[in-house]
Amino acid sequence: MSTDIGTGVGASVATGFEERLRAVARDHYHDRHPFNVRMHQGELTPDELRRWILNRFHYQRHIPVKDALVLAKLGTPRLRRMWLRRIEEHDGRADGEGGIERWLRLGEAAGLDRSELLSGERVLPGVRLAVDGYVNFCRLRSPLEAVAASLTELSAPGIMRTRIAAFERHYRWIDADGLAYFRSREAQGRQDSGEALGLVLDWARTEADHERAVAALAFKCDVLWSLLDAIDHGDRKERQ
Ligand SMILES: O=C(O)c1cc(C(=O)O)c2c(n1)C(=O)C(=O)c1cc(C(=O)O)[nH]c1-2
Repeated sequence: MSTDIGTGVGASVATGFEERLRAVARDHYHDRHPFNVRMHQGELTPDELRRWILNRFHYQRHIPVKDALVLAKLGTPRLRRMWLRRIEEHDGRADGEGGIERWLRLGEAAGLDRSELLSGERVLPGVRLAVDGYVNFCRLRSPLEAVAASLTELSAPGIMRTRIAAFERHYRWIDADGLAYFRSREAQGRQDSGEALGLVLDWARTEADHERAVAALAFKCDVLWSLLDAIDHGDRKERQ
């Protein structure tokens, strides 16, 4: 497998494969998780929403770390530039910019101190394990598997729209400016997943490649699901 963008020869056998990828990203996505269902129906308490924001920050801040590991596996300037854009979207080009900053502002809009988010002290053990699992998967596996794992983002624009509508309707105590992260992710998720899908369809030439890519995407769905399981379960200390 070359990690350059190829001629698209693989595309001739890709249709069934692409449908399989799209089916996994749709049917196993975390929009169906009970915690997200409750979020979208407006049933979360302020404490539950703050717990989600705080723990999801642990995921957000590790996305550029995993993307740097993926970038290091890519063999051409063109591919590295493509992946570098992802890191810049999260980290920004200067202090005070980028997705991580926008997530910190979401936390502040919900009444969390940025120092509390940045300390990471209250991150739940299950969330740490899920995030470690994803970062290490991308560290250790092939470029095909690492890029295929990001294809959960095929479903991300949809969940962003649902989430923005839910926040505007049910959680008005969070200032609308705090939703900037979700608004920016709708277009970014579409671009990210479009590029990643092109690479996966191009690189996966054999049945074995197809199986590995589908398994990688299923694993990533499990990561997002486990993360929400941990958040849904909550903090031992909170329940004592
Ligand atoms: O809030 C969400 O539901 C959600 C889901 C996903 C996803 O589907 O993997 C990502 C994000 N958000 C996100 O904000 C993000 O930056 C992101 C990067 C990636 C990735 O795997 O590279 N997924 C996601």
